[in-house]
Amino acid sequence: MRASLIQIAVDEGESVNSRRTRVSSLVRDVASRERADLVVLPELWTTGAFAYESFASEAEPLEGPTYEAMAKAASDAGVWLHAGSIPERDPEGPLYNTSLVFSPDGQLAAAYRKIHRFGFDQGEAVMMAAGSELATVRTPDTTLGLATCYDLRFPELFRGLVDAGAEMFVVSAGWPARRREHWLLFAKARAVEDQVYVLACGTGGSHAGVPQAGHSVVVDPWGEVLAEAGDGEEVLTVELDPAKVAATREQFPALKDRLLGLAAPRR
Ligand SMILES: O=C(O)CCC(=O)C(=O)O
Repeated sequence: MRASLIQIAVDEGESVNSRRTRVSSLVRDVASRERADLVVLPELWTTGAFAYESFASEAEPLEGPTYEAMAKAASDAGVWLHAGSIPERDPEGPLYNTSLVFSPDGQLAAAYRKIHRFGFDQGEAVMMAAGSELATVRTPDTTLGLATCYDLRFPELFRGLVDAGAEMFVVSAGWPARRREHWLLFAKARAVEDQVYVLACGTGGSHAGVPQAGHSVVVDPWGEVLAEAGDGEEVLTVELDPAKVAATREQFPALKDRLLGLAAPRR
């Protein structure tokens, strides 16, 4: 199975519409040139994850222009497409940071509303509502478990995905450069502790005055980094062996030793 991560640089000189058109072409080109089965895009690449003031103005209904463009790109290219996330405006009113995954015939396979919102008392944390449901996608090769950016800091979410059968975590992000080491550390930690592949696709460049971490990364279930991007716009392609997940879990069966419901310490 081949996967290509497209680390988009969100340049404020490019309009959202132009970027949508450019990224649609990129998905088609990359899928065919790299012979990819799965293409992955970053979080909120239409606006930039730190362009808070654009969230409301660029918010779209679930089946809005980005959905349409990405569904078409997936079916034109005949590829599984994790199309990153959009600022979604729910008909009831709230905004969500929603990732979209399409199957190779352009059908929506999953919509995942980011559970852990970033910003503490500002930005996304106050402007968007939190999702509450884990999301997995069964493909002919494997089961993908979905997560978005700040979610990466919360291992219990990923254990939930493992319990739901995930063998590859796809993390779509717009992580800042200032905490790049955390990003790389968490990507490796989640791969090792859950014995899965981690495909973590972030943004490059800089937007809203926030330099982006770039360094999209693919880690195998043993914790080996298979590929890592630099700071700018870049495509990473990796060959993945879905059977390696079961093989790793058999060779080193630590997941079987999980103890759930540990008692609280006695006072
Ligand atoms: O956790 C972090 O350091 C960054 C998270 C983030 O930028 C996000 O979720 O948008």
